[in-house]
Amino acid sequence: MDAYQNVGIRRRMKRFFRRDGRALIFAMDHGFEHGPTDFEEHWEHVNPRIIIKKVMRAGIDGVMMLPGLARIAGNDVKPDRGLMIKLTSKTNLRPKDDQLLQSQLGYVEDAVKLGADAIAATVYWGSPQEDAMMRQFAEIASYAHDLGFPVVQFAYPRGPYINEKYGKKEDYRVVMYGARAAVESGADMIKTYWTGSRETFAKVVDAAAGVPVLLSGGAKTDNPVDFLKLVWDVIEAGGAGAVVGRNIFQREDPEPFIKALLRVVHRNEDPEEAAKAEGLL
Ligand SMILES: O=C(COP(=O)(O)O)[C@@H](O)[C@H](O)[C@H](O)COP(=O)(O)O
Repeated sequence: MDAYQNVGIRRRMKRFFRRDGRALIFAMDHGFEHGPTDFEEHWEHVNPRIIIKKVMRAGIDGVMMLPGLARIAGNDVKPDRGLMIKLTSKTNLRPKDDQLLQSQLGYVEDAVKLGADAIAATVYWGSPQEDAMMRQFAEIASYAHDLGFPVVQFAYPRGPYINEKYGKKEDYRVVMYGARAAVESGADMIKTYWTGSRETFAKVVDAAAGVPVLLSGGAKTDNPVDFLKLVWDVIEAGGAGAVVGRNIFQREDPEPFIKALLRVVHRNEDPEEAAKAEGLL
């Protein structure tokens, strides 16, 4: 017989991933990690309850937030969608060098109390503070797994040595390394950077050895179809979907855009066709 925890982990994974094994998740930790200026383009979206209602209506599969925001808007995440609570973060207000560390700002118990379906933490692989984040992740993952919660690692290569050795943090060799390190440290889902091509992203997916790899959205593209094409490439490369923030909340009307993204992620629709079907073209 299965251990109780394994049943819990599998059931909770299904709140994010549909039968096709893919998910589109809305990210809203920007008020903390980047600052509220990220919302200035469409200021009403600084209110988590307003944007969460919109993403729910559009049919998003899950939402990722920090604990305090989940206290305000976690209840607006429908019970059949995934709620991912992230327990580590940093502000952009810290001295630059200290921004290579994500600190713990909440505990597994907090996520459980908030009704989380998955628990997330970041590791900046290659950072001078890598050791602290590895330990933090190990503690969170071990306890969360004991309680039957899947654990998500935001596996981001970052730091001076990465730049020196690979030139940029999006080099597929180092993104692949981070994804593999996430797997070997016990992650059940991985969120990471785009590597620039389907071929290289497919290698990241291979290195993850069956653990689902989600794209970390990145800055808003002016043309919505460009972002749909990026997500299409992720899917074609074997990626499991995307965790998207700015490309959603920095658009005036995020609902048709999310619906088009869902067409690409779950129906393998061509990005231009998906955009046309939702009135974006
Ligand atoms: O990982 C994050 C920040 O990464 P960053 O330090 O900006 O590279 C999160 O704040 C976001 O949740 C993540 O980037 C997804 O949001 P978008 O990138 O799609 O806005």
